[in-house]
Amino acid sequence: MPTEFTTTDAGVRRITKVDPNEALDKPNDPKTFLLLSGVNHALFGKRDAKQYGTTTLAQIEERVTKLGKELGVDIVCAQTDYEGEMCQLIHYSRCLGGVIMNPGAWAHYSYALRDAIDACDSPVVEVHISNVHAREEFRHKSVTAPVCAGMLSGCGVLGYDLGLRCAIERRSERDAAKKA
Ligand SMILES: O=C1C[C@@](O)(C(=O)O)C[C@@H](O)[C@@H]1O
Repeated sequence: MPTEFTTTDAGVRRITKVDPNEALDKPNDPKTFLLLSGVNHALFGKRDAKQYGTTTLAQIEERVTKLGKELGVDIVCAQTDYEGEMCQLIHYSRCLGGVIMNPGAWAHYSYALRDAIDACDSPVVEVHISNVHAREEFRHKSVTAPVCAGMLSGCGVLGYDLGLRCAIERRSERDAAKKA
């Protein structure tokens, strides 16, 4: 089954079902970036406002989609509460320009996600809304950040904008290095 998409009234394009193997045959689309949200992130706006503010995930997706337009790239969004599906979405991103990823709690312990990122050629930028270093000790470590192209934490939802800018930059650096 090919990867399936839907577009919301607000113009946000979302993956509703992923075929992780599709990226192996598909030509790379360097102008499309994946905004990938992890476990419990559908609750942003209703969850721990002190740490995460009141912006909903739908609003974050709209914001990044709009910024993508301004910067000349397309954004496709996905959110999952399942670790295996998160890894499959990373596999799929091999045919895209790069990824802005908030892995949520998986950042702190998922070696499966780390390996998926490591196996992915496209730049993945890790974003955390809260400052994970100012919180409980188990959040201080990210096992995924060392294989990411960059990591942002504590910038609030602005971190997603910066993450997109960083992913675009890293992608063009990578392409230039490949040409040289
Ligand atoms: O789910 C989340 C959200 C988070 O990734 C953030 O955006 O600040 C930080 C994680 O520790 C937490 O599990």
